[in-house]
Amino acid sequence: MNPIIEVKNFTKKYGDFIAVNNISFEVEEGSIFAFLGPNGAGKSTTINTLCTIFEKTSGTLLIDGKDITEQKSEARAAIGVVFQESTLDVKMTIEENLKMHCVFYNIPKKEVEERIQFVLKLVDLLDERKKIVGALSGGMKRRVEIARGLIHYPKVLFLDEPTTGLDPQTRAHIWEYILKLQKERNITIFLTTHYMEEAEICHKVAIIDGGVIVAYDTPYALKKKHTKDKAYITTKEPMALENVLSQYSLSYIKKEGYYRVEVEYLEPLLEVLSQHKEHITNIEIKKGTFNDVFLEITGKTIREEA
Ligand SMILES: Nc1ncnc2c1ncn2[C@@H]1O[C@H](COP(=O)(O)OP(=O)(O)OP(=O)(O)O)[C@@H](O)[C@H]1O
Repeated sequence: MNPIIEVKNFTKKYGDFIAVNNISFEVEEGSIFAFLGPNGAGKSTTINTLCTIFEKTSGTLLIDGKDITEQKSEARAAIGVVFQESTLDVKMTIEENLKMHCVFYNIPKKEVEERIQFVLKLVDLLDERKKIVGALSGGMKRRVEIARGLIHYPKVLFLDEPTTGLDPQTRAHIWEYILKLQKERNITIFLTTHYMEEAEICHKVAIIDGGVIVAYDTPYALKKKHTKDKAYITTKEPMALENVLSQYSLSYIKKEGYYRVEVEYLEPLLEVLSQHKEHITNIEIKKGTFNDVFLEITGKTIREEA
């Protein structure tokens, strides 16, 4: 696979303060990459530098092989950005907003109509093009932002918390478009999110904390490494259950009314329990979550609903 984003030994200082400290990572072309971290970790600093908005202090940052400092305009041409705060002109129609963006990107006049049709089709807004942006729902506005971010046909789309503040159904729709872009158009998606279930469906995740990358892997590998599955067992014969668990070296925590057993692999535990089911009145299994991963790695929970 081909890395489309390459960050090598990137450092960013604000005065004497080191906000990002010598980080390196790559994003594969055509993948969905999640960049996570608690507040103040260095996410915005890294993204704004990659998007050529901030100047780096040191290191090498390449987008589609273009150095973001030496070849700023080529790097810019390869990226689309959707910020958390809407930057649409609410008094104009969808179409007018898109046309204005075509002017910013010097898109030849004869290509404008074709591009507007293409991007609005991607986010299912072709029939709404004449509507005033101010009258649209939050989810529709986000779709217009995504369409606008794509109008110059970038290879990488940066999405800063694309679904924050949207209701679950609209969030699911936005994800349909994100997956469509990645699958059908091979566009690389670089996103930040504080919804852990969204991070979980990305191909790769990097977690930044205190200006350094503290984890970088697939969600599956991170969950495997950093979480345990839990079984909550209820019994009417505590002594017998404790004996069984001890016999198989399964450590447990006795709680009021139930026992909690944490295991790396569920299968051996289930095997043991099935052999001794006469001692068990109820069992509930909880798989490790990506929230557990984040907590284990950073010691913090990612902030809840905005
Ligand atoms: N212009 C600035 N001058 C000085 N310090 C800054 C500046 N911008 C950011 N910082 C500091 O750099 C660190 C990283 O900030 P950054 O905004 O990159 O974090 P973040 O991970 O995006 O956080 P959040 O999730 O809160 O947006 C923080 O300690 C922040 O206070």
